[in-house]
Amino acid sequence: MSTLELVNVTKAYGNTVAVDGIDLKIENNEFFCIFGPPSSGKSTILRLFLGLAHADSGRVLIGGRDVTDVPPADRDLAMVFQNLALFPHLTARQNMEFPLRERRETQAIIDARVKSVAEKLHITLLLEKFPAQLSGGERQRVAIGRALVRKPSAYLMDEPIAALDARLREEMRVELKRLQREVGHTLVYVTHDQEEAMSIADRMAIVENGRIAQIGSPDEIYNNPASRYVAELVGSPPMNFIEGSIVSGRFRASKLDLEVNLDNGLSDRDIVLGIRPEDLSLHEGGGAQGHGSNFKVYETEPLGAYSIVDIIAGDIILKAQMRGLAGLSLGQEVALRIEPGHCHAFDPINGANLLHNVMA
Ligand SMILES: Nc1ncnc2c1ncn2[C@@H]1O[C@H](COP(=O)(O)OP(=O)(O)OP(=O)(O)O)[C@@H](O)[C@H]1O
Repeated sequence: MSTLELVNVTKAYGNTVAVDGIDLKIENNEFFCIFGPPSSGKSTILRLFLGLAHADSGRVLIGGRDVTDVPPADRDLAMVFQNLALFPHLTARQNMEFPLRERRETQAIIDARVKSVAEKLHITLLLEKFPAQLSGGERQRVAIGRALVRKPSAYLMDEPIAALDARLREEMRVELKRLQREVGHTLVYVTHDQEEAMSIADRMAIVENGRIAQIGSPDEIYNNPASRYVAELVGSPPMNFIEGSIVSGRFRASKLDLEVNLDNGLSDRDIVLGIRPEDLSLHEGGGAQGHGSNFKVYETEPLGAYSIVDIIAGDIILKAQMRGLAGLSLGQEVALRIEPGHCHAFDPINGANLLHNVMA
């Protein structure tokens, strides 16, 4: 039930700057995801909060208290790692009791906490089993339960469900979200899975080479990405990018027969146009109804409720997402329609979103 804060923190390992002057404030009781590609610095941010890494410069605050030089054991945080380490010789119940026994809680408190957390995680019937008798998913629930029995300032989780299969991961993330709401604690969650971060977070930070590329709600990040880097990382299939320039309010692609009347106030310049697959629509036959008439269907991927259709012109492939079965055949000519209001414009050099609205 605490805020967690990094104030201008830098941490390097030799020549590698893992965290580069980060300012980050995680609010009380929020479900906060730290998301980014491998080696971007996500785990180092958690380790700085935990005290397992010491900041080279800057301050670390928990609940407003400066803990930069406070040892890990005195920071009152509970941690769940990807590689769960249950004690093999203890039952699930004994594993969950462990952190409370360490804190010399009374048996009555231990019993009550384990009972309540086991019920929330639906593991009551597993409590007398040993880790070797549990499935991977069950073991992970016990590991999460062991963190939840305590009532620390905040819970920190580093890819806690990455090792589970896809179906179980989906189930677990819904449960984690529900649990966090019920328990009402600050939860910091590191993941490299954009869908997981988008579905679970109240707010998220996108990390880029040891820096924060953007902080916001999943909705803000998806609809108003600060840069091409962020736009590329969230959303599946990813956003399409088309190089070109703006001339008198019209976008003209440089390597495609494609024009869009953007009318977004940008003056004449080179840009990279960004358009999400769901904002592209395809129409049979070429011709005047679309913005570009020389596309052909290259690949279709029917996924039940929707289909992904790859279209090609020259050596440029764009992805469109359509409801249901696309009803298009390979090689067929299609016209492309782009909703100008859904277009993003990025700087070709530094990737900044030229239309980015800074949210309050
Ligand atoms: N103990 C360490 N010693 C040396 N270099 C380290 C250490 N810990 C992290 N690094 C380096 O710091 C950078 C950031 O690592 P970090 O583990 O924070 O990234 P990450 O985003 O969590 O990556 P992943 O998703 O792969 O776990 C990487 O280049 C990594 O090699």
